[in-house]
Parts: sequence; C-alpha cells; structure tokens
Amino acid sequence: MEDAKKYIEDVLETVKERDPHEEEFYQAVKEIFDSLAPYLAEHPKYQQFGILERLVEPDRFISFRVPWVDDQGAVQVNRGYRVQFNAAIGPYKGGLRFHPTVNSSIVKFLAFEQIFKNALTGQPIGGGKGGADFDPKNKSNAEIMRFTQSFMTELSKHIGPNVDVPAGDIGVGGREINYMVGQYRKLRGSSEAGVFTGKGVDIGGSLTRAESTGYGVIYFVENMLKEFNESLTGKKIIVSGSGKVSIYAMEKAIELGARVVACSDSSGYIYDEKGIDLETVKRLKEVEGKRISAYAEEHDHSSFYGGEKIWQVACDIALPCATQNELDENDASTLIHNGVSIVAEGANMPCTLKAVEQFRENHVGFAPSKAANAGGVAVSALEMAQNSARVSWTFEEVDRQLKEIMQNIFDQSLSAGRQYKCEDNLIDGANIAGFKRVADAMIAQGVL
Ligand SMILES: NC(=O)C1=CN([C@@H]2O[C@H](COP(=O)(O)OP(=O)(O)OC[C@H]3O[C@@H](n4cnc5c(N)ncnc54)[C@H](O)[C@@H]3O)[C@@H](O)[C@H]2O)C=CC1
Ligand SMILES: O=C(O)CCC(=O)C(=O)O
Repeated sequence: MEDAKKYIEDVLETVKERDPHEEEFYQAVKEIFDSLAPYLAEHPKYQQFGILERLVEPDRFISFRVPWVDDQGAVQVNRGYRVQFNAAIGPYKGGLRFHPTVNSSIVKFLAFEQIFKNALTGQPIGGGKGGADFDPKNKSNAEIMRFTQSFMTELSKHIGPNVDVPAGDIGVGGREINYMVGQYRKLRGSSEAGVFTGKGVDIGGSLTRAESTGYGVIYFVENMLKEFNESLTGKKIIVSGSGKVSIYAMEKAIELGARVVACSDSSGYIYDEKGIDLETVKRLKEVEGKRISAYAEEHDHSSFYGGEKIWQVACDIALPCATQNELDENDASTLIHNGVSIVAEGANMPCTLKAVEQFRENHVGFAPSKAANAGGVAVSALEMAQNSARVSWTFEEVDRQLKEIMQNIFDQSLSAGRQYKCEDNLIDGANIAGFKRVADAMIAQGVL
C-alpha cells in the first residue's frame, strides 16, 4: 500500500510541476488518484506499465485562433481549444464550452474527467473536451453564427465520426451545434451526421439527448434512495443553475413527486415555497433569455435573492448543476447543518475537494459527477449508434436505455467502493471502476 501511495504522490507532484497554473486540472487528477491506492496496491501491473504517468498527459492539446466580425463590423479574436485526452476505448468524446472563463486548465480538467465518466457508461467512447473563451451572453444570433462557423473552420481539421465527436456544454446548445454541423458539412462536402451529438432531431439528433443529463442525475439519485427503501416522493430539492442540465433534472424530479423549491443563475437564486413552476423557468431561460429574477416578478409567493448562494436553502437533496467549484466547504457545512441527506453533482466537479471531504465525514450520500451526470454522454453515444445504423429510436426507447445505463453505473460504483474501501462509497467506487476499464484497455494496446 505504501508503494502505491508513493507512486500516486510522485505523479501528482509531476502534474503540479509541469503546469503549476492549472489548478482545476490538478484538482480533478487528485480527486481520482486519491481513490486508487488500495486498487493499485493489489495490482502492481499499473505501475509497471506507467499508467498514471501516461494518463495525465493528453494525446493532443489543440489551441487555435478564432477570428470573427461583430455586428458593428469590428474584428474580434478568441481562443479555441480541443483536448483529445485518451482514446483507449473509443473516439474522443465530450462537449464544447463557450464561456469567458475557459482556459487550458478548465478544458484539461473537463477532458480528464470525461475519460473515466465515458468508461463508466460501458460504451466505446474515449475522453475529450474543448471550447473557447467566447462569451455568448448578449450576442446576436448572427454573431453566434459567425463565431461558431469560424470556430468550426479550424476544429473541422481535427474531428470526425471515428476520431473525435464533440457535443454541447455550458453556452453551447442545439442552435450552436446545428451551426457547427452545417459548417462542417460545407467544409468537408460530407453529410456524415455522426461527427457531432446533441444535434437537432431534424438533422440526425437523438430524441431524449436534451433531457438526458438531467434525467440521468435523477435516475441515479433514485438508485441511491432505493438502497434505503426510499423514493423521491415529497423530498425537498434545490438545484443550482437554470440551464440545460438543471431544467431537466427539475423536470424529472417533479414528475417523480419531489418538491423543487429553489434554482439559480449567476445573478442569484429564486425560492418558491409552493414548488418551482418549471414552465415559467423554461420560458424565461430557453425562449426569452432572461435572468432568473424575472421569475419572482411573475410569482407573488416567490422571492429572488440577488448575489446570494442557493446552498443556504434547507433541503433533503441538493443538486449542484451549474459549474465547477460552485459549492465550497462553507456551503457544505451549511447544507449539513440544515439536514441535507443527498448531494448529487449534475455539473462537472461543482464541489471543492474540501466540500466533498465534509460530506464524506458527515455521511451525506454523495454522487460524484462522473457517475451522476454520465447520462448526457451516454445518450450521445446512443445518438452515434443511431447515426451509424441510419435509424431513429423513440423517446421511450432511448429513455429506457438511459435508465439501464444509470443503474449499471450506480451498481458498478457501489460494488467497487464496497470491494476496495469496504464501505458504500460512490466516489472511490466510480473512480476505481472507471480507471480499471481505461487502464486495462491501455495495457492491452501496448505502450503508446
Ligand atoms: N449539457 C450536458 O449534457 C452536460 C453538462 N454537464 C455539466 O453541467 C453543467 C451545466 O451545463 P449546461 O446545463 O449544459 O450549461 P448551460 O449553459 O445550459 O447552463 C449553465 C447554467 O449555470 C448557471 N451558472 C453559471 N455560473 C453560475 C454560478 N456561478 N452560480 C449559479 N449559476 C451559474 C448559468 O446561469 C446557467 O443557468 C456544467 O458543469 C457542464 O459541464 C455535464 C454533463 C453533460
Ligand atoms: O455528450 C457529450 O458528448 C458531452 C457531454 C459532456 O460534455 C459531459 O459529460 O460533460
């Protein structure tokens, strides 16, 4: 065990020395490697084959200029990225994020997480992620189109249905994906649909993809509750964000009898004791592009708390579904003090390492992002399968497969946690189960 711990520490030290400014990337690597000591101790082959050293270095890190012209005729320049991290079990797969905070650390942490998340789904997909430091807020439709076309002019040289298949993430939804598909087709003179997922259904997208990440989070939580013979009925839930993941997590939770009382955006949160009226949130966010405060203006029994964090609202279940490191150790203490029993990560790495430690110490049921939010990428892989076979499955069929995949991810994570940590620890369990699949595939293919 001591040898395994030393091996992990050495590789973590190298990561820090090589890219000292990449804090989020280091955090993501540490979160996974900290789970692995007992497993590595039992299987020395991983050290012999240099698996950890190879895992932390991407196959390829692509960074490029994205020039575009705004509505005033001025030239703007952004930086685009694609990290092709690991393809041991399939083509690179993972979303694109358009947000001003995107940098090398953010895209590397997201791509690294994606390797293990994708492995947990059991499907043949490797790990990648990308994006740009472009802010889509307050941009016209024409500006969004010109930006995405310029972004795709460069990215198209690096992707393909059997090479790298991007999708959406923060700031990238159906409209942006459709523009990118259009530009790819024009540049390549090819009508292959499978180069992107999250496409509009009319151009080869899969039914249920839009809902899949949020629904998957709730299916995962249902599995956790079943262990205690409990259900979602009557549970009080809070959900951060009000974007693609949050909206469909709220939708499924409400459908299954929970009471969602609060959600947020980057300006603050709303609280509605009677339960959030989701149709209003959908209209405000998906159609009108308004701030969440507009909800309180329309609903007398609700309030808006500007600039405040949602985690002060007492609840049974908290779902951080907005962005990385949005929930720190102080927020964790507040939630624990107010009696939270489950925290499930819909966003990628929304809880800091110290917050996770607090949840562990206080026996709060904790669903880590790579397991809980894997439903989105899992349905993306189902979209790829449908595109290859030139078929379209019904909403019910894709939803059925999604449920089954989330159940499998839960079962694998629970049993690996029990086997190597002797406890119901989904964090270590998910990390070990995901690592095993990728590392074994790497060993089987030689030193590359
Ligand atoms: N879209 C997908 O299929 C998947 C997304 N994710 C992750 O889920 C998270 C959300 O992604 P999407 O819903 O796709 O993005 P989105 O762009 O549709 O929504 C993001 C939401 O987060 C809010 N937000 C951003 N910063 C915030 C802050 N500091 N405090 C409160 N709210 C804040 C925004 O206002 C917006 O409501 C990200 O971490 C993403 O990586 C994970 C798996 C799949
Ligand atoms: O559907 C996909 O390929 C990407 C999903 C994603 O970016 C994620 O799981 O974080």
